[in-house]
Amino acid sequence: MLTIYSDDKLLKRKKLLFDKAGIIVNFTAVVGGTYVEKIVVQGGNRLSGSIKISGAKNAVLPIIAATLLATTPSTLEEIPDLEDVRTICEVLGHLGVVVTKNTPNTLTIDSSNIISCEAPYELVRRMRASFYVMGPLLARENMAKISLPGGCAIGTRPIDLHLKGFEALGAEILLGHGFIEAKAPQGLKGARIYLDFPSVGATENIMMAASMAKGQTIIENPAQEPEIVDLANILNAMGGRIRGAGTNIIRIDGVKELTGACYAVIPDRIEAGTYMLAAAITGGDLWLENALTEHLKPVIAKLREVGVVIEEDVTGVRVRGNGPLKAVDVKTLPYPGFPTDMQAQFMALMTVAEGTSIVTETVFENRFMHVDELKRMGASIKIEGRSAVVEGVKALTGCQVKATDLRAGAALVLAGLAANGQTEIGCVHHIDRGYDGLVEKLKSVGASIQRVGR
Ligand SMILES: CC(=O)N[C@H]1[C@@H](OP(=O)(O)OP(=O)(O)OC[C@H]2O[C@@H](n3ccc(=O)[nH]c3=O)[C@H](O)[C@@H]2O)O[C@H](CO)[C@@H](O)[C@@H]1O
Ligand SMILES: C=C(OP(=O)(O)O)C(=O)O
Repeated sequence: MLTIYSDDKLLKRKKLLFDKAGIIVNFTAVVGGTYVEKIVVQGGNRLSGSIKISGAKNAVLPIIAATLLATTPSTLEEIPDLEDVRTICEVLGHLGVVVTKNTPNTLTIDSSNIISCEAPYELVRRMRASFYVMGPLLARENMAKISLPGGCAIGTRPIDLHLKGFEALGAEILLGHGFIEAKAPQGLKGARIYLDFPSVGATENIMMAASMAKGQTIIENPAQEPEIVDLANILNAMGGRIRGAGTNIIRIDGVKELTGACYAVIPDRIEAGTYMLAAAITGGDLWLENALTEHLKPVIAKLREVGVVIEEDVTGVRVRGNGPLKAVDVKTLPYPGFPTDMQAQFMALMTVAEGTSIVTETVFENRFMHVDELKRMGASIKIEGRSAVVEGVKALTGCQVKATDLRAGAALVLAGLAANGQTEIGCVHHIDRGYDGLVEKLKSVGASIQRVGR
């Protein structure tokens, strides 16, 4: 049966939850659980101007979870306006934490009074990163009960490495009725933990748990992403003792108590990378203020191979399209390799490059959902195992497509910017999870783009 919620009714439901957390949200119309909003792009405009890069989604989510460890309030700056940020705040609100939005980009989070250690299915289902509260809850309250996150469009995404880490720290793990319960009545104890794969989430969850464990924890083969370093930095600012984040071995000396800190989140390298590709695909000229080129090395290297001109600066990066785009191969890898979160967008660029490129995905087993949508726009792509063989075409043609996940959505926006005619992208709630003001930012540099259906 089709259920149509009015904006009003939804706003009321959502406001109730958010009043508890003390933050304000807006919410959009839903038809039978599917958002009816669309992003409509008229292709062909050359983009030019300046875009400011927001704080990083993948840094801010674990950082917000980390504030659960502090007995006094934390103030976080450079908070991007994202649905995922609202969701993690809602999870914290559910645990009794008071989240206050001071300015559009600043939050104060007071975790002095935790009233629950349980994250329900409704919240974890919406965003896998809700699972990040398990490490801090275990460390601070010696227990946590979190709904199993389940798979998603880009893969099965197990959490075995998180759980292996918690067990090594002395937690007992119970699975049942769709929940994971972890208990450490005697508290956590430092341990040596080797990760079979440098999982970002497992590294972060274990770091948070270990920050208040008794003794030293060593994480071998951890993820080395900039977001890991950002999390270690705030934990250290809260009184933690973490060394080696960003390298292949992290040492954590547990402390008895952590207190609130004031911290500014790093700029979003994936948002920056996406706008770099927007400049490239439209033959445009964009200045991306705030982008940290240090975090963008693999994307910059690949774009230079494609023939795009890139000028790096300490305050940002300038990206200029420079004639035809050359097809190049790309393979995703954990940092400092080419990010899987840029794979779909890069594939969109390759659909209009001269020649054939091979795009190989090694991080997730099923991150090619955008391929069929790009093909609807006239792209020539064949999937062969973990690779996509992309033969560049002269032009894409606008049509109706749907965002199957966050980065797939961004890829379709990029394709739409370059396509002949109009592209209508549905399921934009995926894009809202991770792009702060995408439509407004692109419009400000000359894109013909709008959101309809609000
Ligand atoms: C909120 C956030 O930061 N999300 C990012 C994070 O996701 P996330 O932290 O979920 O990604 P992981 O690094 O954990 O996953 C990488 C691979 O490891 C596998 N795995 C992971 C954990 C585990 O316990 N067992 C296991 O097998 C996953 O299925 C996947 O194939 O890193 C990914 C890889 O850079 C990015 O695409 C996501 O944008
Ligand atoms: C896959 C992503 O995010 P998440 O891990 O939150 O699903 C992403 O940011 O591209």
